Amino acid sequence: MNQSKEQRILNFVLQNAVRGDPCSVMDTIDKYCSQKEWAMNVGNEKGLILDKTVEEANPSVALELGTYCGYSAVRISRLLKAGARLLTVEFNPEFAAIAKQMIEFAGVQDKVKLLEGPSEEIIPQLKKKYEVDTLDFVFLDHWKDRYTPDTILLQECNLLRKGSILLADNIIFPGAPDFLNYVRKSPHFKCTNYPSHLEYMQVEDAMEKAVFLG
Ligand SMILES: CNc1ncnc2c1ncn2[C@@H]1O[C@H](/C=C/CNC(=O)c2cc(-c3ccc(F)cc3)cc(O)c2O)[C@@H](O)[C@H]1O
Ligand SMILES: [Mg+2]
Repeated sequence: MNQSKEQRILNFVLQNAVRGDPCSVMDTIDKYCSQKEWAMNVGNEKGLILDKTVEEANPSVALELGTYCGYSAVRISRLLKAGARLLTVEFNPEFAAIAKQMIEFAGVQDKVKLLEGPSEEIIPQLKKKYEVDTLDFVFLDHWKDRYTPDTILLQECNLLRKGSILLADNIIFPGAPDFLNYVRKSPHFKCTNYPSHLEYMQVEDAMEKAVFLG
């Protein structure tokens, strides 16, 4: 049975990247996806905005919604301080299996916990089952129409604190118009827009940072 694109990306990393070197894994994925097969990794241009926002947050506990192949999980976790952790949520078992191998190859498995299942089920379990108090940083990169309901759910579950930083990918393309409306109109968020480009393309895109004000 022929391989999936995601399996081909993982194989290319296993054969060409340096084991235990997160930057090498990121660069190898970016090389494959810009030269051979496009894939929806956040990529290196928006990845730099992600890096800066993670460094600003300096999180003890970070959450990612939509692991996919694990590119941004590797990208985020490589910046985490000792003892800090990233919880990343993925409901597609095939993608979760790929991401698990990607995370282990990069050597960041001790900082990353991959939670398999839908975000709407996992978010309400974070406090009791995953011993989360509040989240310092959240990266939203899953289905675009789920950004808003999950942001509301995070608040309802008391998982945000004054200063929690949300960063959302794909604000322009494919777009998350209801999320943009929601956070920009809400008195509980201070928003900043970061214009950029769609991964591996010359198409406009942007990221939106939304800091929870309590
Ligand atoms: C809803 N709850 C959920 N809980 C857990 N995992 C979830 C999930 N929703 C989606 N997922 C997973 O996240 C991932 C989905 C990401 C959705 N992302 C996009 O659609 C996307 C799409 C593009 C894109 C851009 C241009 C274009 F022509 C076509 C696509 C670019 C991006 O950067 C994107 O992030 C998958 O791995 C999916 O299985
Ligand atoms: Mg994206």
